[in-house]
Amino acid sequence: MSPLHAVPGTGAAPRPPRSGSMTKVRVEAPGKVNLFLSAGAPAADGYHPLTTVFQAVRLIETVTARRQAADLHGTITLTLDEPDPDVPTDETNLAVRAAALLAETAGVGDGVDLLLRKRVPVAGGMAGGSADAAAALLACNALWGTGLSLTELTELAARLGADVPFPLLGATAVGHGRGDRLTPLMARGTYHWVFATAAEGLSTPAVFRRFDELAEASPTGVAAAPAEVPASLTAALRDGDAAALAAALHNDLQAAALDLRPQLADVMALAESAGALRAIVSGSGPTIAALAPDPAAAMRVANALNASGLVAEALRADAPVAGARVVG
Ligand SMILES: C[C@@](CO)(OP(=O)(O)O)[C@H](O)COP(=O)(O)OP(=O)(O)OC[C@H]1O[C@@H](n2ccc(N)nc2=O)[C@H](O)[C@@H]1O
Ligand SMILES: Nc1ncnc2c1ncn2[C@@H]1O[C@H](COP(=O)(O)OP(=O)(O)O)[C@@H](O)[C@H]1O
Repeated sequence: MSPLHAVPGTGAAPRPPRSGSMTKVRVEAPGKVNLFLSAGAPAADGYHPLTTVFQAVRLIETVTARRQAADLHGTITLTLDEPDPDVPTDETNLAVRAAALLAETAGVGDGVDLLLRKRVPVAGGMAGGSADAAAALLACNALWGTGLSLTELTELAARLGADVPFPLLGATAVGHGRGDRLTPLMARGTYHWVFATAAEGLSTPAVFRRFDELAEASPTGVAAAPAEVPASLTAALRDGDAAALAAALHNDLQAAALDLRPQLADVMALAESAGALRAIVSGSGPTIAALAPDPAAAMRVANALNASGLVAEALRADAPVAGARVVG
């Protein structure tokens, strides 16, 4: 494991004392929607170079980290407040992996009991597991008094997954590389989203694979490098113009997600006919993200989707919201 280097003056969080005396730390972290996603041809490691614009949405994961009873000392446990067969509670849970990586990196022998409250749809292309990992990093850093800076935590986050650094930052940001190299983007106003979830998730690697297959079969193939963020999108965000943002939304993974799940096209059409400015696939899907012009329209879109029987659930959420933060 490579050593961590703090970059002076870049988001360094105040370092709590090494001998942290807190018994419990609660952290909230947001899910995301990709306002723009362009993918290039996969590199030798299988990862696709991306240009993506993330926006943090008010679907909030909560991780509570508790100091452990002495007899369990050194283990990392995870409990869900509402058990869910689709979310593992063993060492494969991304929040457990995050705590283990921090412990290993900082040389901490302490364990932790993590309690997870999920509000982001599971396997929905909204980075719920990544938000849990980001929250666990922040919570354990405070509980254990390991004192890593935000920059150091972001570096650990990128090792856990391409989507894990963003929930630490929150708001609106451009991602390059695997989507993990972030630059904040200026955004005015509040955007009113409706997220239509599916009963069954889609696997991110499977969607990227189908993206490759579709690209190979197309006459133009796939561009080696991803496209840059269009000026129309950055201008819409700068102006707080939801209609202009709707027109600029783009997701290269959408065709692959629709190919794997054709019925998502019906969900998109219904959202738009019920008053959404535009509906797109969120990230790798299968969640459909519908952008509404105002809260009343968002309510109408959510009601129409919920009444349709086409979706598991339609959730309203505004955006952008802040990144992971300690709340208690
Ligand atoms: C597609 C996106 C869009 O934001 O997220 P979701 O919509 O699934 O949440 C991300 O790129 C997903 O990020 P994340 O889910 O953290 O990906 P990782 O765990 O790092 O990688 C899972 C797998 O996705 C594929 N992958 C991921 C990122 C990337 N730039 N190129 C890829 O090809 C690879 O097959 C990789 O093995
Ligand atoms: N903390 C977690 N929350 C949800 N899923 C998790 C978590 N840790 C691991 N997983 C596994 O990762 C898969 C994708 O998780 P998730 O982050 O919800 O979706 P996506 O990658 O589409 O944004 C899940 O199907 C689940 O098996």
